[in-house]
Amino acid sequence: MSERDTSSPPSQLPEGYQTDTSHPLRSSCKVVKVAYTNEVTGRGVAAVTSISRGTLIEVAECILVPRKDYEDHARHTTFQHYLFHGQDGDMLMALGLGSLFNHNAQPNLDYRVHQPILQVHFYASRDIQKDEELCIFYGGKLWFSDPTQPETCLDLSDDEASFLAGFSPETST
Ligand SMILES: C[S@@+](CC[C@H](N)C(=O)[O-])C[C@H]1O[C@@H](n2cnc3c(N)ncnc32)[C@H](O)[C@@H]1O
Repeated sequence: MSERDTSSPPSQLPEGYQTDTSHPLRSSCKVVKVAYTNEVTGRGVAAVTSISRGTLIEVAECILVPRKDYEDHARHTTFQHYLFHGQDGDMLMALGLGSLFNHNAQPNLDYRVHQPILQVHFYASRDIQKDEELCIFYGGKLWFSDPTQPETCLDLSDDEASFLAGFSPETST
């Protein structure tokens, strides 16, 4: 990777964030700011158009985090909250929009982890309206308070429940 030129200021971003419509799937969704998370700049992903149930909306390329790296390092960092379960304790970090889907108890996206090809595929699990936020289900034990699901069990311990995809989704080849 070449060194970044820091002599000139970054080009100004418009309100919200820029949509990368060059990606064929990504033309159906964009990154937006959300107010309900506890992050300084909370982001989420919203539909740009209506999306039909079953549509593949994102293919996230992933970085493999081998089990040992996860246990010795990643699980003790912020990255813990951005990882998907792979096989045998391996984890995957989804690039692109894959790491920006927030949690909802009634998600409108389903996903499948394909470890051999290092991809996570995200599908619309129901018909989705334009401007709806696109969310996945992280599992029953959350490490943050979710305003849409106040009765959820908060798990702030540093254990296996405390990362994205707190349940094991169907992992396929
Ligand atoms: C995979 S990231 C999602 C993208 C994140 N909003 C961002 O801007 O980097 C997971 C983090 O988003 C926040 N988050 C996701 N869903 C949430 C929800 N329903 N309520 C509150 N915070 C949420 C939590 O801070 C969590 O650790």
